[in-house]
Amino acid sequence: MREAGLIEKLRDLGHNVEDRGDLNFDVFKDDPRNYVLNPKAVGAATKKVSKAVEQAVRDNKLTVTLGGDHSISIGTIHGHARAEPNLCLLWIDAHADINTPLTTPSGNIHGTPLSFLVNQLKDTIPWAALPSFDWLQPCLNITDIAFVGLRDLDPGERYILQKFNITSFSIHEVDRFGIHEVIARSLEAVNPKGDRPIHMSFDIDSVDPAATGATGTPVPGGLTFREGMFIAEHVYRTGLLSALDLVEVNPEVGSRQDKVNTVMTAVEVLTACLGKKREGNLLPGYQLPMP
Ligand SMILES: NC(=[NH2+])NCCC[C@H](N)C(=O)O
Ligand SMILES: [Mn+2]
Repeated sequence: MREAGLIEKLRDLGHNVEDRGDLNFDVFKDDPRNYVLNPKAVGAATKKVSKAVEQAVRDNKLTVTLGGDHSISIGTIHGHARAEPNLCLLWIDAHADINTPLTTPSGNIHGTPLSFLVNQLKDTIPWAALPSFDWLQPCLNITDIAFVGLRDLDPGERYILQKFNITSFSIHEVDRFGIHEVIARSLEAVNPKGDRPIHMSFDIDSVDPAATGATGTPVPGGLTFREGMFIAEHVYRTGLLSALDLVEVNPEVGSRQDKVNTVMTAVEVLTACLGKKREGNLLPGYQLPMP
């Protein structure tokens, strides 16, 4: 995404962009599956992410985190919530990523991040068996989350969404109501007075694999590129976006064309979240050239 010119494009929009660079994550040799895969590595990595995002938000920055595995959102949301405890969350994804370590069929932590963060699921997490997450405090009420784009849920996830009556718009509702209605109702549910900072976690696999083949767990029948862009533009217009994750871009999978399309989609969504308009942006001070 950097190589595709993301930072220059954001600067062209008038943003004062500070690239805080990559975080370096340690690999742990002795990291056997313990309910989940790679608990030590992910626990340590997400702790670093949390600290970095907390600091960036405290420095008054709209904070963008690029990934990579969606488990990073354990850290981004935790860090954001430390600085902005009143945040609400838009989770744009094919998956709900709210498996608990005991419901995950795969063991992949990227399918579980929300279960670690949600107050109401605190007692379902085997914390004592996962000491690498001992730094983490659940920080989110389940009613503070709205899901958009869902189309691949595991049984435990379906149960959790139903039990807590979570705001969620699957791709079925997107087809039924249209994307404008869906995103407006999502915001109305989690941010009715428009006074809460928004965290948007945008998984590139929410968008159809036609445009996003370079991702680990593609699911057919996703949001169109245009629906993804509409979400981004609509959220920008609220003026409340405080932190943004753009995740699950993996240029190592798929064809060369998949890689190009996926990175392009990610960069377009990111720039739209930060003010690029498809109708065109008026440059400040623009004057018509005269003959
Ligand atoms: N962020 C993602 N791509 N998540 C995919 C999760 C897939 C599946 N539900 C699992 O828990 O393993
Ligand atoms: Mn995800």
